[in-house]
Order: sequence, then structure tokens, then C-alpha cells
Amino acid sequence: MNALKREGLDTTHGAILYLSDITVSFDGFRAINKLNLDISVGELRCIIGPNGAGKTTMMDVITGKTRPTSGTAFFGQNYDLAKMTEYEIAHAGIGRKFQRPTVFEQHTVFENLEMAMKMDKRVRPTLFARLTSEQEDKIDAILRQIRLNGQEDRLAGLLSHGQKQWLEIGMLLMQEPQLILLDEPVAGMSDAETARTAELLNELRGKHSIMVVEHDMGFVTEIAQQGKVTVLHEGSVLAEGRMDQVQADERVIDVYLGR
Ligand SMILES: Nc1ncnc2c1ncn2[C@@H]1O[C@H](COP(=O)(O)OP(=O)(O)OP(=O)(O)O)[C@@H](O)[C@H]1O
Repeated sequence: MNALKREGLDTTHGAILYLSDITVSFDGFRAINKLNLDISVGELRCIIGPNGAGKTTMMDVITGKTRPTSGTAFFGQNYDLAKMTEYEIAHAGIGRKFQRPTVFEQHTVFENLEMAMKMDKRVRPTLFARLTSEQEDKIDAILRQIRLNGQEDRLAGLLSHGQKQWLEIGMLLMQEPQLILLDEPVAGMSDAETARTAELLNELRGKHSIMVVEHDMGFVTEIAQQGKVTVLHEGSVLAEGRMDQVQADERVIDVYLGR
């Protein structure tokens, strides 16, 4: 099934995520302050901004980890995220990768992908069943995509930091989420690994809707291409536009990029 078209999600208006006037207060402090942000189906959106801008809190709202104090968050037109549990949101098709990889280190690369597929609630009856050839093909395709073909029998614990991150992206892909949230995917990676991750994300462009939070501006430039970059500051959108536009924006230079 095409990950952009899962049954049940209504994206007829073209957007996959709508955040409208979202505020999140922690004891009166507004980590998110009347935030408005839409993501289109198939878009790769980069989110940048200084420490404490509210990027992680925004992802927590989208995945149901944190409830907004006010405002609305919709996945497609029909899923009201504020009314759903984290489990229901994951099941509905929003996948998140945290900054630190959380692969099963005592299992092989292949087994990690297999487990990710079997944890997919839509195919649960197959938990103890042998893989079908279609499922094996899917794992093979993802192994190639995440540049770990030929490494499928290695223990995940023996992979480099970058490879673990790719494996975790592969585990997300196994579940065919329609919206993928990636929190600082290249933090701690070597330059070569960062470049390969940019290639990987460019290959995923258009096949999934993706939101990437990242501080590495070289990487953001590689993956943003002509798409939109959103700059968060003090819990709101400070600027939005192509990378060259936001990089030239005086307010963005002042609060984030520096002179
Ligand atoms: N549970 C919480 N209780 C109180 N304050 C919080 C909580 N979570 C986040 N904050 C505060 O909200 C603000 C936004 O934090 P958040 O982690 O969302 O920023 P960020 O943009 O992800 O930063 P970074 O780039 O450092 O990851 C920060 O000032 C943070 O201290």
C-alpha cells in the first residue's frame, strides 16, 4: 500500500497536518505560543530554531505525549490529535524517531526490521507466523534504502551510531507511517554518514510526508532543496520559506544563525 494513501485518513484538502493556534503552558511558561503550521501531503519540511524554541514540545503535541493547553491539532481533516492517545496516534500513521537510537542491540539488523513489521498493529496476526515472500521483499527493499544491505545478519549493537540511526529509520518505514517525525537525525554522525542520510531523506521525499528537526544547517540545506523551512522561536513561527529566504531573513540571523 502506498504510504501516502492509507485508508481512513482524509487528506482531500492536501494537508496531512494542521496545527492551529497551539499553546502549551508549563506552569504559566508558554513553551508553544499560538503556533500555526500546516504540512502538505508528501512534503519534506525542515524545522529549525534555537534551543528552547519549542521544537521538541511541538513533536510531543503531534504524537500525543503532551496535551496542548489550547488550540487544535489535526492529522488529515479527520483525526483530532488532542483527543487521541499516543498509541492511537501511532496506529493512525504518525511515526517518530527520537534523537537517540533505540534499536534492539542483541538482535540482528534483519530481526530488528522484522520485529518492527510485526509490531505494526495492522498485521498483528502474523506475530508468530513465518514471513511471506512479500514481507521478505519489503525488508530487502528497506535494507537497501537504509544502506544496510549486506549487513542484515550483524547484531544491531555492533553498528556505528549512524547505521543505528538508519536502522531505526528503517524500522519506522516498515510500519509505513504517513507522517514521519525525525528529531535531529544527524546529531553525532560523521560527515560521511550525514551526507548519506541526506541522500536517504531525498529518496524518501514525496513518498512520505516528513518533518525533520535539525540544527545542522549544511544538512538542512541538502534536504530542504526548494521546499519550505520553518523557523521556530519562543514557541511560534518566526519565519517560513525556502532555505535561502530564511537564511537571509534579518530576524532569523538575529535569533539563530548569527552574524
Ligand atoms: N515538561 C516541561 N516542563 C517545563 N518546561 C518545559 C517542559 N518541556 C519543555 N519545557 C521548556 O519549554 C521550552 C521549549 O523546549 P523544547 O525542548 O520544546 O525546545 P527545543 O526547540 O526542542 O530545544 P532544543 O533545540 O534544545 O532541543 C524550553 O524553555 C524548555 O525548558
